[in-house]
Amino acid sequence: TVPVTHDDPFSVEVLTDPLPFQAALRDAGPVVHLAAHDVYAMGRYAEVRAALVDWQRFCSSAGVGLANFRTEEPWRPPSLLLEADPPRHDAPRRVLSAVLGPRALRRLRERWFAAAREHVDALLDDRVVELDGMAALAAAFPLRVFPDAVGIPREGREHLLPYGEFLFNAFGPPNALVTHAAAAATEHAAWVAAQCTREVLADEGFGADIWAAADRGDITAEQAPLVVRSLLSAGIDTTVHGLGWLLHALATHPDQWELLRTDESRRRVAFDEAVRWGSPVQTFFRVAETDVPIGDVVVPAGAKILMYLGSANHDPRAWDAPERYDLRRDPSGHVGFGFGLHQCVGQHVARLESEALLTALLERVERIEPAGEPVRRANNTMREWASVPLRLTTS
Ligand code: HEM
Ligand SMILES: O=C(O)c1ccc(C2CC2)cc1
Repeated sequence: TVPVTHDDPFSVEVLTDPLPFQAALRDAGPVVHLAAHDVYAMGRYAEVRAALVDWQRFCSSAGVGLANFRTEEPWRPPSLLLEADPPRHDAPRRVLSAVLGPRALRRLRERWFAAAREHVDALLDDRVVELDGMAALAAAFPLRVFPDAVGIPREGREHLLPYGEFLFNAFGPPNALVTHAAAAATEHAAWVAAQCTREVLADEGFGADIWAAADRGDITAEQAPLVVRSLLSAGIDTTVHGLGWLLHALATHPDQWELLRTDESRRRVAFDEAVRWGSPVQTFFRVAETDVPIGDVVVPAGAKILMYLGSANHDPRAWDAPERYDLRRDPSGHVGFGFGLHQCVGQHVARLESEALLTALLERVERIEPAGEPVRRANNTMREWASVPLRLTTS
């Protein structure tokens, strides 16, 4: 019979410190029934990765949050990528893959490296500087470069982070994190939708490229705004909190910071190891298309399955000393960007933002240390820091 737990992974206690729950989930078995939400949860790397690549039996079109779109109205029109299965998923994915591909990133590399250098220089106006790494770096830098890369107007960009915060909460249960922000979310979502129309988007940028794909007939004109919305939904809060985990990791592991300063080859893994270690996107769901046998349990067709990405990234069956932020390990294979068909289409954009910021910091900063306790913010899906106080000593 399937092990059952009555603990709630979406309680504020677990959201704030999820590691003990994750360990108990992994130990209880390959799949565990979460009585609190009547879903089947997987916490081990092998089962999570197998579910991510098996898009036929574990489908996304019924929603990748707790809500089942077959029985409940989605709070926003479903994404044509995240909340779609083949064949509907295919063309939007092909288009966004090309728009965010190597040619686009080559163009952005020089611009983002210069922006990062300018951003860091402006902050380091003294030999020793204390700042909140989240506000001054992890959030400020993506907001400085990514909306312009999409080509949305400057006006109203303060809607972006609260929209993302709500979006990631809305993948979870309708708890206070969702109900307390639902009214404001309507306004944030309306503003985001208004930025996806052809007329407001700049002539150059990811948005214009998506509309050009519609003009070529690669996607329809009805699909284009939703594909732009995917960028504004997935492209900001995720990178903000991935960078938050990178800064927290480097400040609390001075030996790893020193390694980065002396061994340039380690820079490539720094962000991916932070995404594994912090797993900003903690959980996503699927719906079983048929009865799916997992271990000696059969998950019934129609059931929601919780894939605990953060737990899989800390599974000792897959990682040596998973609790350690270790730049000597090879983090490839981590599921922090998902895996398989829906694997993050923007991961190279996120990596480029991180490389630009990290390079600028390494050029100017000799030492990075905590300047106080970091503060967690509870979110149903995103594991995030509200603040990461840092002391930067310039070289
Ligand atoms: C640290 C930063 C990021 C993290 C941790 C992250 C994480 C993820 C994960 C876990 C998925 C898989 C979802 C699933 O399997 O249901 C995903 C998909 C996706 N991501 Fe990212 N992401 C990041 C940055 C970005 C950026 C910068 C963009 C856009 C430029 C982006 C756009 C997308 C889109 C559109 C999808 C859906 C892909 C599909 O369903 O085919 N992400 N991301
Ligand atoms: O297409 C979307 O709207 C979308 C929203 C959120 C994500 C999370 C996984 C990063 C991905 C895609």
